[in-house]
Amino acid sequence: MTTRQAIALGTPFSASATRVMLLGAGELGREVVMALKGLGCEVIAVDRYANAPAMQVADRSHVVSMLDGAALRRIIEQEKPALIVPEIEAIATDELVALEHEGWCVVPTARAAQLTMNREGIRRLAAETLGLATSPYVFVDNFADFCAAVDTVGMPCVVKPIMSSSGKGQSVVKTQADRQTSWDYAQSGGRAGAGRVIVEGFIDFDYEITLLTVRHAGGTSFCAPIGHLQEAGDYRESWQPQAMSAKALAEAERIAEAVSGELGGWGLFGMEFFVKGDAVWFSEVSPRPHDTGLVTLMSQNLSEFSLHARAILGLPIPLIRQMGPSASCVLLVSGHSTQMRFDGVAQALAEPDTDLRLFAKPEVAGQRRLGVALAQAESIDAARAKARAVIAKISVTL
Ligand SMILES: Nc1ncnc2c1ncn2[C@@H]1O[C@H](COP(=O)(O)OP(=O)(O)OP(=O)(O)O)[C@@H](O)[C@H]1O
Ligand SMILES: NCC(=O)N[C@@H]1O[C@H](COP(=O)([O-])[O-])[C@@H](O)[C@H]1O
Ligand SMILES: [Mg+2]
Repeated sequence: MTTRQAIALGTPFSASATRVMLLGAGELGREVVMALKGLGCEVIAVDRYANAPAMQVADRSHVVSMLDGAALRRIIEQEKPALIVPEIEAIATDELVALEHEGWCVVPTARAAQLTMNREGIRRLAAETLGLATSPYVFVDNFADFCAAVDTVGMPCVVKPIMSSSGKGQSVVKTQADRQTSWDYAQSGGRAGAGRVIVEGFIDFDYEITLLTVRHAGGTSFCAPIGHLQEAGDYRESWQPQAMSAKALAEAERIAEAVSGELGGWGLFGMEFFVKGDAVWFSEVSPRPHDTGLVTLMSQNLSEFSLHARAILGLPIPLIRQMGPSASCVLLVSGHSTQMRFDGVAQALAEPDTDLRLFAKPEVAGQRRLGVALAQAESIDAARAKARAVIAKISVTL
C-alpha cells in the first residue's frame, strides 16, 4: 500500500485540477462535495440514479451501477481522479482493491472500504482478529441455517443483510413466527440483492453512540460522542454531546483508535458503539461520514464533512470545537412522488438556533429520508425538542 501524502490543491478544469470522485451521491456526499468545492477541488459524483443530491452540487456526474466493477473501472480510468471516495454501502469493492494496487488512491483505503462494505469482513476483524466485545453473531446463507442460527443466538435477535445500510432489510426476530418474514425481508431489502445474512444477539444497551474519529496527517482526533435514536435500524434523531462515564468514553476511544488504525488511511470514521454502564460493545463502522453525524453541521466548528475533506486531502485538523448541546431530527416521508412540495418551512425556521437541510432527492418510492432539522439549545433535551418541532411544522405534499 502506498503511503499517503498531502494532495496539492489546483484549479478546476485545468491540468492542475484536484479531481475527487465520490462513489455514492446521497445527502452525506452532498455535504462532502460542498466541503471539497470550498477548497477548490473538481468533483465528480457517481450514483445509481440521475439527479442524486451530491450530483446537483458536483461539477459532473455519472449514473452507473457501482456494483458493476467493469463500469466503475471505466469511469475511474476516464476521469482519472486523485482520490476515490466511497459514500454508500453498495460498491464493487474488489474492483477498488484492484484499482488501488494499480496506484489509484481509495479513501481511506480500498481494504477499509472492502471490509466495511460487508458486515462479515468488519465483524470478523473486530471480534475475531482484534478480540473486541461485540454482540454474538452467526452468518447464514439459507433459511434452514437461519432458523438454526436464531436458536443458537437466542431471541430477540437482529437480522441484517451483509450489504445494507440505514436499516434496509433489517428486522428483529422476537418469536419463532417472525422468522419467515424476517428472512424474506433480509433477502429483498438489502442494497445488493439476496444473499448472506447476519443474525446478531440483541444487546440491551442503555444508549448507543457514534464516535466520529478522524485519521489525518497530524494523527487521530475524536469528536464529542453523538447519541442517537434509531427505529427499524434507521436513525431518527441524534445529539451531541452524549453524556458518558469517563471509563466508557475512554474504552470507546481505545477501540475506535484500534479499529480505525487497522483499517488505515486518512479520513473520517463513524464508529458505532452500544453502551451499558461502563461496558462498551463495538457494533460497526463507516469509513466515511455517518448519518447521525449530520448534527455536526450545527454542533461543531468543523462538521464531519469538513473534517473528512480536510483529512483526505492531507490538511491539518488542529482543533475540533464542540459548540454546545445540539440535535438533529430527520424528515422521513412515505409514499410515491417525483414532485414533492415542502410547506411550513418559514414557520419552522422562525425559531432561533434552528436550521434545515432538504436533500433534494428526485423521488420518493416507499419510505425515504428527505431532510434533516438541526437545533441548538441550553440542554440536549431542549435541543432535541427544538429539532423535532422544526420537523413537525413541515408538511410534505407528494
Ligand atoms: N445487535 C443489536 N442489538 C441491539 N440493537 C441493535 C443491534 N444491531 C443493530 N441494532 C439497532 O439497529 C440500528 C442499526 O443497526 P446497524 O447500524 O447495524 O444497521 P445499518 O443498516 O448499518 O445502519 P446505518 O447504515 O444507518 O449505520 C443500531 O444503531 C441499533 O439501534
Ligand atoms: N446510513 C447510511 C446513510 O445514511 N447513507 C446516506 O444515504 C444515502 C442513500 O439514501 P437513499 O437510500 O435515500 O438513496 C447515501 O448515499 C448516503 O448519503
Ligand atoms: Mg449503523
